[in-house]
Amino acid sequence: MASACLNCYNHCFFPSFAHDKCQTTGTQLVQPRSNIPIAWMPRVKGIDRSRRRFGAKSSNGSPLDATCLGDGESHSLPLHKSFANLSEDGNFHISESEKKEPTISITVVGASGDLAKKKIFPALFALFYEDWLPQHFTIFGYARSKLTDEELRNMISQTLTCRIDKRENCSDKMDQFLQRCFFHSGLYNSEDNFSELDQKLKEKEVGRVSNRLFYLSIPPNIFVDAVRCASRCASSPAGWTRVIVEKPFGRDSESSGELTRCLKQYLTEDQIFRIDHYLGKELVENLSVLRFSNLVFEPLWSRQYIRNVQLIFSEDFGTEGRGGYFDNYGIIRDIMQNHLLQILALFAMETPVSLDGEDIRNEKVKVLRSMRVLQCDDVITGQYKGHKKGDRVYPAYTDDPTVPKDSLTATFAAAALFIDNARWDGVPFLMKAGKALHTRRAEIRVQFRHVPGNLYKKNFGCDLDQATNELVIRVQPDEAIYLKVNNKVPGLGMRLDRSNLNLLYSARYPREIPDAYERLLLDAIAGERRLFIRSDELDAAWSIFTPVLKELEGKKIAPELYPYGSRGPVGAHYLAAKHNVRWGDLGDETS
Ligand SMILES: NC(=O)C1=CN([C@@H]2O[C@H](COP(=O)(O)OP(=O)(O)OC[C@H]3O[C@@H](n4cnc5c(N)ncnc54)[C@H](OP(=O)(O)O)[C@@H]3O)[C@@H](O)[C@H]2O)C=CC1
Ligand SMILES: O=C1O[C@H](COP(=O)(O)O)[C@@H](O)[C@H](O)[C@H]1O
Repeated sequence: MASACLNCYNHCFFPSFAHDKCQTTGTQLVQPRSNIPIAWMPRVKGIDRSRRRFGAKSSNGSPLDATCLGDGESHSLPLHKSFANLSEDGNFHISESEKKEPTISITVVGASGDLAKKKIFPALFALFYEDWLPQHFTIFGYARSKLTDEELRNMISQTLTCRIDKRENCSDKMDQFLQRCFFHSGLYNSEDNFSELDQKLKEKEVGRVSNRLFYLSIPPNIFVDAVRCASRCASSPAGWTRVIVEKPFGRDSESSGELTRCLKQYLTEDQIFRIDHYLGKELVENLSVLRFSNLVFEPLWSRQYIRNVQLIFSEDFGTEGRGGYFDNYGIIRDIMQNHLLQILALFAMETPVSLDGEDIRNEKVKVLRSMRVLQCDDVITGQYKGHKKGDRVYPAYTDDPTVPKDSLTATFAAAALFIDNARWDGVPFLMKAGKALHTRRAEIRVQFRHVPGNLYKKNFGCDLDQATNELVIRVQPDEAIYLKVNNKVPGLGMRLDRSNLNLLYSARYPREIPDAYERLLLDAIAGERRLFIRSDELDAAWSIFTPVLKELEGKKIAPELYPYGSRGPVGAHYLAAKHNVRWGDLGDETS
């Protein structure tokens, strides 16, 4: 049954895959064929906190439920004392009372890959360094590559220090961390290989109640195989089992629905953590705080005062090294349908009943379901072309050897979206996303309406647009929130200019901002689902974009070419003008 379903899923992703039949059992949890049960435990809500030795919390402030139930020692005691139990043969020996302390095993599936090296292992190390991980934990890398534990450690140690390297005791901490990292080589579709992994996990878990987290950092066509094998053969026997799934979650409504259906043959929705790393970014997290904890913003947050909202993503590099993946998806699927749309939903949602993950996701899904299906004439697409600047030659998208020479895949897109509800009726939400542009940036721009009957109209000169307020939430780089206000230029005359009330994070909070993956991993460990995508959110998100994607692809609409390193195609300006909008990032000297 599993492979039939997988074939169907592959068929949706890669039409060249043959599939005979696709049997599914709906969305109910299916008992695996093997005798090993799918074990999972919902988030432990009423856990006795007085028994916690280690007060780590999820990013929502709730305690980690993978922490040990111990003797009430404080956080300041050594967290990694269990190393004392490590004997020379690498095995742990622990007493009966220590066996009652739970442990967590984190398996990075696809450990030899780019994302694992670049983001996941460094994030795990940062959490370890900052004492956010539970006391007892083990990390396994799993991939087909034949690596020893030592080779995995060498490989990940190259990128481990990206955020922490200037900090105290970094190399000691790194050694301690690496001692907790192991590798198992296996195929993604082999239940035998996952059973071997299970044995190794059990050895490290030494009889403790173990919770298990699998991070699927692998190409999407093997998600379901890996989930089947992990669920059947390496689920935790007594603790919870959770799976973090990386995007892409399908490439349209149908393939996404199929992926969800296949995953739910082996996992419950509660076990699936669909990651959108933009939700883990500091300023995206702060959106709700800004809105709901300050009186000054929320009353203005509607069509009454806001003219338009702009969600802008740009990168100053191309698809270098990822052209093979990217060509099958394009920028609308890669950035807009997920990262920018998630930000939009958080930006536009009503006040949730509480900060509980389900309450927030309920509000987000309402926004998504109120959105108009995107129309083709509200989208423009672009693709970067090569060009030469001085001695430097910048490649075209189609120069990538993994991209077909005649590819029509968009590396840039701009779109106008609308939320047909009482709060946002008629307000354009403009999105712009592109690769190989002149700068790297992600930001939210909120342009407010004109002040009615403005007494100072004549002091602004002829450009009244320049006189409106604009709130900018710069997600990256140089995190900042600034508000453009009209101000009197000091002096005897009455000249006004537009200045910024500027909250620049590096000045106000001179500390490193954790990487998004750190927050998300911590939340997955804590069972906090607020920053992960629920399946109904995903369905609603795909419903907005699927028709236009089909139309663009069906009609083979050619993207407008723009030079590598430029500001993108001019079509983006026409689209904005059609909705009476001027992109705020043009000519903003703060940006
Ligand atoms: N890289 C990034 O910046 C981002 C990646 N993602 C997503 O994260 C996931 C992992 O990305 P990334 O690390 O770049 O992926 P990789 O292409 O590096 O693949 C990860 C590992 O999967 C195995 N693998 C690769 N191709 C195949 C294949 N055709 N069949 C079986 N195994 C294969 C390889 O391990 P081995 O051969 O050792 O088994 C590889 O090391 C993907 O879903 C991607 O879309 C999401 C956001 C950003
Ligand atoms: O998901 C993705 O995100 C990255 C950009 O992430 P950032 O945190 O570096 O801004 C993007 O490069 C990639 O194409 C996309 O798949």
